[in-house]
Amino acid sequence: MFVLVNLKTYPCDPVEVAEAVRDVNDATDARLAVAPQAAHIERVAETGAETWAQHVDAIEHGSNTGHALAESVADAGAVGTLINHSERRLKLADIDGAVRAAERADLETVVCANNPAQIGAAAALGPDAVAVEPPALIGTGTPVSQADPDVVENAVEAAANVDPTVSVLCGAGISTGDDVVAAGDLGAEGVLLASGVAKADDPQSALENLVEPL
Ligand SMILES: O=C[C@H](O)COP(=O)(O)O
Repeated sequence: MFVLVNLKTYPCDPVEVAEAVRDVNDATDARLAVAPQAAHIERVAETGAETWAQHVDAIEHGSNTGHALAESVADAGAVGTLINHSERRLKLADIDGAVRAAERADLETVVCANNPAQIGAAAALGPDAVAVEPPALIGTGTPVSQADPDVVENAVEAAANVDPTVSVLCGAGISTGDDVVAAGDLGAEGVLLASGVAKADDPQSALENLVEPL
């Protein structure tokens, strides 16, 4: 299972969480990665943790003030990027352009979407993976894998119908190893989570709990 920890803009110490991600990754068969804010990518990558960006824009080098250039994100040490997170929604053409920009910079891609229908559309754009996240469950601590298992199973089916090579993650409310196991049982190849680790008093313990049953 792939466990991708999005730090959003939570007031955690990104290096402390990254060091925990690195150490827990080294002690488990699961794959762990962390997605800090853009300004923290370089410091986080220096820990040796697998580092992802939270967003890149559909742009190239040039006059694009305030944008996130995929090549710069990769130069800072990211190896992948989220695209179209629920808190950073893009127009369809910009999702497509961001996937192409990430490919150009050799970044792995996870395109997020709200529901199975959007997952099918996202899979058609050719990312490495898609992540289904019902917005109403994000940050609630109520796991999508238990509260809305159909959305996960239907997302897996929707992606497979479009492109079986596209992996499916699920996210929203995931915070325990049981939640991760339930996600896997529904067909997801990974989980995207945030508050369960970024807001934990002890991020390392939270990560250990997440991978313990794997
Ligand atoms: O990127 C992560 C998702 O939005 C899930 O957030 P959450 O784990 O706090 O529910």
